[in-house]
Amino acid sequence: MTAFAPGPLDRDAAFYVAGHRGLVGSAIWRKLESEGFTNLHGQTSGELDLKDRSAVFEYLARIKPRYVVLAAAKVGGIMANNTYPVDFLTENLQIQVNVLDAAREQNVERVLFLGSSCIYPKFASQPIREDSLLTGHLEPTNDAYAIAKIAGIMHVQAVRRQYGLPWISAMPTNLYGPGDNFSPEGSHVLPALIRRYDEAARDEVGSVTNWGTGSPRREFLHVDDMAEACLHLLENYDGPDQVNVGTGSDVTIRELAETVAEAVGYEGKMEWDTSKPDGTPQKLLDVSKLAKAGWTARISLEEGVRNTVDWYRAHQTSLRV
Ligand SMILES: NC(=O)C1=CN([C@@H]2O[C@H](COP(=O)(O)OP(=O)(O)OC[C@H]3O[C@@H](n4cnc5c(N)ncnc54)[C@H](OP(=O)(O)O)[C@@H]3O)[C@@H](O)[C@H]2O)C=CC1
Ligand SMILES: C[C@H]1O[C@H](OP(=O)(O)OP(=O)(O)OC[C@H]2O[C@@H](n3cnc4c(=O)[nH]c(N)nc43)[C@H](O)[C@@H]2O)[C@@H](O)[C@@H](O)C1=O
Repeated sequence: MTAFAPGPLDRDAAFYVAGHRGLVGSAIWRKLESEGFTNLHGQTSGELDLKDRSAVFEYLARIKPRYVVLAAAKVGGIMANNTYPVDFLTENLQIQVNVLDAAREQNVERVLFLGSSCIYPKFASQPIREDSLLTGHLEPTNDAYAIAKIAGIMHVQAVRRQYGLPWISAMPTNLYGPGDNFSPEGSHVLPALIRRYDEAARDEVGSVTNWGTGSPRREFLHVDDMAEACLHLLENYDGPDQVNVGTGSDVTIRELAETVAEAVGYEGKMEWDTSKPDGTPQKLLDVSKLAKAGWTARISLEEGVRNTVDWYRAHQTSLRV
């Protein structure tokens, strides 16, 4: 049994960020460095494959972290999730079972598990409250991924119950920012649109086609806000229920495309390929629990998109595939 005491984490204790090169993990790493953490640990998937159970156990036994954030996962947009459900289910289950079991063996004091807003029912009432989990059917384009994430929430709750460790889970809304995956087929909508509209503006293309109808509503949180929320939760929140992390407001995909087009200076036409899936009609998180814990988002969508366009333009030659 380890009691949770709110307050600053020990800046010199060993802190493992699983997935430290990804969108979220790299933002958390930057945030921790800027907050004075001196004992950070991370491994690329080439150095440590988190699907390799014995390697994961050996690594955690060696570094003996006091804190762990699990930001390593198989992640992708609507098309990747819909096309490769087996990979999204099994890789995520393996990664999280291995990391959480190894963290348990090391008696890690604080673990933050990251899920996703897609764990909630497709037709959950909006904004989506934490207690709507498991009250209805999932969105079919990402049900396999969602089931893996729901298993992760349960894993954290079970460790709390069986071993008394104050571990927690956070459910972020759609994220974006520096370090994102800009691959045209596999990425989420925001990086996909930045790349497509930036190329169209540069090449003076007259018309750009987006996926779906443009009518679904999504909420977008900048990853620097996300990193700040993660540290805030680790220092201030304890409880078995997952905490939603979002901005509390959403836009249609059409409005998002207009924001991106304006940010990159594209002035041509916008078309929609309705043979591509829309996914969930709306995903807007109720963030009152997070607000009660003392944190709210700061970066507006317009500012965040401009910041991400700048990052994209500066890193075009070294993007992830
Ligand atoms: N992006 C989003 O919109 C959202 C993300 N989330 C959640 O946030 C978390 C982080 O996502 P995000 O940063 O976007 O994802 P990324 O794809 O950007 O990063 C994932 C990281 O996981 C690592 N990883 C994947 N597989 C393995 C493996 N087998 N062994 C070791 N490392 C592995 C990768 O390491 P390497 O680079 O070394 O290969 C990569 O750095 C995930 O849990 C995701 O579900 C939740 C909601 C929305
Ligand atoms: C974070 C979240 O991410 C996924 O769910 P999603 O919210 O549906 O994510 P998305 O960003 O891929 O799409 C959002 C909307 O945007 C439309 N759209 C238009 N044009 C493009 C486009 O070019 N690319 C993409 N990807 N989408 C496009 C698209 O048709 C859809 O209506 C899941 O993986 C889920 O598991 C998950 O956790």
